[in-house]
Formats: sequence, structure tokens, C-alpha cells
Amino acid sequence: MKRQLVWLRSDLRIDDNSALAAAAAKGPVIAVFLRSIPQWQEHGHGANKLDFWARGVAAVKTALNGLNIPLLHRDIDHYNQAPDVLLEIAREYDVEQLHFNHEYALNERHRDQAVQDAFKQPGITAHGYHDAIAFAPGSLLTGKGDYYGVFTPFSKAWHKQITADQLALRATPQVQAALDIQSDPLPELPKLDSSPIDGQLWPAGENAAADNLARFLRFRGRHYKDQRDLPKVRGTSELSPYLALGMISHRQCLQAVMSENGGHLADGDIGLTTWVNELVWREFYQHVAVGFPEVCRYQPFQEHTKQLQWRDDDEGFQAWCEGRTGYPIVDAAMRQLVATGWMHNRLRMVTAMFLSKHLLIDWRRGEAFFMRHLVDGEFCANNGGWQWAASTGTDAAPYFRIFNPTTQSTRFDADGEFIAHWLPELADLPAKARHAPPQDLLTDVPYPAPIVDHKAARQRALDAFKSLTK
Ligand SMILES: Cc1cc2nc3c(=O)[nH]c(=O)nc-3n(C[C@H](O)[C@H](O)[C@H](O)COP(=O)(O)OP(=O)(O)OC[C@H]3O[C@@H](n4cnc5c(N)ncnc54)[C@H](O)[C@@H]3O)c2cc1C
Repeated sequence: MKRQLVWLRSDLRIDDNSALAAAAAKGPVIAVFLRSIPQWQEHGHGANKLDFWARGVAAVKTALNGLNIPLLHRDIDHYNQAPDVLLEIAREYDVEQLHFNHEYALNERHRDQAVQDAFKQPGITAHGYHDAIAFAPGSLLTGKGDYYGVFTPFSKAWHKQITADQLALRATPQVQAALDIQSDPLPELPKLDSSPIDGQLWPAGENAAADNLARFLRFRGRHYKDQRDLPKVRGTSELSPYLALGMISHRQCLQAVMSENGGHLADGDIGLTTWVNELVWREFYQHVAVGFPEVCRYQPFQEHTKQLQWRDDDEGFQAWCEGRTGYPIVDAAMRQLVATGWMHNRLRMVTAMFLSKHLLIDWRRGEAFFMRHLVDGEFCANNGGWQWAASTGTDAAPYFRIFNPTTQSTRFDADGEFIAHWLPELADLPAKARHAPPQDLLTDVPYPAPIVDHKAARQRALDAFKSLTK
């Protein structure tokens, strides 16, 4: 029987993996991973994500080997080397078909098209599967046949049209007869410009992801709506790194919700259905990347916002990066990001808005900084989130909606515990004073005064947006 080659990328799991299931149904399987560190660095990924990725590959290798599926490992510098490297493997190992799951950002789509073209050869083909999201981009469109540029109608259409087939879990391959092919040893990560965070913070692999999901649904899912905005509470799933690298699938998440929620995704427990909505947001931004590919070239979704005159302010940017803005909630969040590779969603919105509105610094600088530190860094969600905050994107926050960081702080970290945790220098202040410490309480405390005045900065941003012509 001819062999099947599965090319793993951001789908590092053996359960519920469309490409792997399809390959295993056809014949003996070999898997391959192409490590593309220079290319991923060009895409802005930093040590945290690269390390998590490497650990994920190690975990999937163990799982594949348990099925007698060998994992080959190749290093390439750039995606344009992928077609040749894959063809060479296909020829060497007598492969009939290459199988992979689609990725939707622009460079990845170009890479995959080039691979598919290269595989149009006698006796050898390549097949891509829509696996990472429920609807293939282009299959969920507005009445006019356009991609959705607004979330709410997208979400309504998603819930209306979703089918049991789309949600059905793909078969896990059976153990196959051993092949006379050894897995490659996995190389160490090369020296990067910074060290990754402690790997124990984010254990990699599908077992860790499944445990996280089970714990979330058991203990926190039903409280999600009430607790998801409170950064000091562990109220969200913390599954984003696992979803970003496919150590768990959206189908596994949705099936688990349905079994907790009487088979429903949109009705039933409000905590669980609110959580489903976040998974739909994830899917929405992946459709946006395909429907509006300019966003993948770091262009604003809202064309007229190209006119915005962003401020050149390296000092302000540095203060934001290092958590020294004098706005405790912003600074605490930035320190959480740098220390853990993750930031709470509410605070991603607050810090992104602070950079793009209060400091009027180009959102792309913030997007890149997030990408460099996030262990869950994923182009579509990160770009979507940043463009939302900067009022340049789909569903953009209207430009005049500018979060007051201090109000956000008193609302979502009422007792200042999150601030005290990440800014221990403020922990001895009375809880209420931690949100906007009065200068007289800071005489012996090494904490800066606010680098901008909220009111004045807000007005500056409003003026900048008002001056744009549509
Ligand atoms: C400026 C900014 C940048 C962001 N960058 C990223 C990023 O690089 N990678 C990333 O996965 N998410 C990003 N998000 C979305 C969101 O903040 C994270 O997905 C979420 O905080 C992850 O925590 P969680 O897994 O506990 O989420 P939960 O609240 O448990 O949500 C479940 C899952 O839904 C998805 N999700 C939730 N919210 C969103 C959203 N707004 N957009 C898209 N998907 C969502 C994630 O996959 C998440 O794991 C960003 C948001 C903003 C505002």
C-alpha cells in the first residue's frame, strides 16, 4: 500500500485532526514537521511561542510514535522552501498523497498553494482540509455574497448554519503496523534573542490542553459570563495557546460544551454560551484574514484610518512596554504579559487602547510587541484585537469610545488585588488608592507619575480621529 504523508503545522494533536484522520483512512502514515524559525521570527513570534511550539512537537511525536507513525523533522528558513522539501520526502518515502490542514493568514495560504501546485505530478497529490474552524472561509457569507466585516451578523449566521457534521469529531487513527522508518531526533531550539518563560507555566501537548478544558468546564465554565472580565480571578479557559497551535480543536471544545449543556451551543447555561461566542470570535477573525487580505499586510481594515498621524514617541512606547506608564492597571497588565507570555483579555483591550489612543502610537508597534511575548500569539486574533482597540478594524470600537484606564481598573479590579500582585511597590497602599495613586502617597515608592493626563490624551485622540475624511 502506498504511504500517506501528513504535514503537521499548527495542528499538533492526534485526536480530532482532519488531515491525520483522512490520511490514516487511506494507508500507512508518515508525519512531517517543517520548522521555519527565521520565517516565524519574521512574523514576529518570540521565544515564548517558539519554545511552546517546540514542546508541542515533542508531545505530538510521542503520541504519533504510540501509533507507530514516524515523525520526520526538517528545518527550513522560509516557506518558499516547503514545496521542494516536501516533494523530496514524498519521493524518498514513496508517498501517494500529502495531507495538511489549512492555515488562513496570507503567507501561509501562499505557501500552501505553492505546495499544492508542486504536488500536481503523476501519481502524487496534495490535499488540504478545513479543520481549524467550523466554516471554510468563503462558505459563510453575507446575503450579498461578501465576507462579514461585522461580528454580530457573522455569529448569527454561524449559529444558524452550523451542522452536526461540522462539529463531529474526526477519528483518531488506530495503531498501524510498524514501518521501517525511524522518527527524526528533534533538534534543540537555536539561541534566540531572549530566553523563554518557564515551560511549566504552559505545559505543551494535547493532554495538557484536554485537562485544561475539562477543569475549565467543570469549575469555571458556568461562571464565565460573570468572571471573564476580572483579571485577578482565573475565570477564563486559558486555552488560547493550545487553540493557536492546535493542541486542542474548536470541535473538541464545542462538543465538550454541548455535553455539559444539554446538547446546546446557543441556549442553556449563559456562562457556557458566552464562552462559545468567544470561539466564534476566533473563527470570525480567521475569515477576516481571508476575506480582507490587506489586514495580513498590516493595513487597517478601515481604509480612511490610513490617514491617521500616529505619534513618534519612543519614550512613551518604552514606558508602555516596561509597565512604567503611571497607570497601574496598564503597568500591571504589561508586567503580566512579559512574565507569563499571556495577558487577560480585558487587559489586552485596556493596554491596546492606552497605546493607540492615550499615547496615539501606531497600533502596529503594540501588535508586534504582543506577538513577541505572547505564548498564544496568533496573527488573526492579535491583528483583529489590535485593530478593534485602535478603531481601525472590523467592529472597531467607535473612535470616541476610549476606555478610561482608572475606571476600568476600579470596575474590574475593584480591590486592587491584581495591581498589588504585579506591582508589589503599590501593595502597601490602601486598596482604593492603587488605581490612581495620589503623589503624596508615593514619596517613598518607586512608581512613576502618569505619563499622560487622561483627559488631555483623550482629547488629542478624538481630534486626530475627527480630522480624518472618509
Ligand atoms: C489587543 C488584543 C490582542 C489579542 N491577541 C491574541 C492572540 O495573539 N492570540 C489569541 O489567541 N487571542 C488574542 N486575543 C484575544 C483574547 O484576548 C485571547 O484569546 C484570550 O484572552 C485568551 O484567553 P483564554 O484562552 O482564557 O480565553 P477564553 O475567554 O477562555 O476564550 C476561549 C477562546 O476563544 C478565543 N478567543 C477569545 N476571545 C477572542 C477574541 N477577542 N478574538 C479571537 N479569539 C478569541 C481564544 O482562542 C480563546 O482561547 C487578543 C485580544 C486583544 C484585545
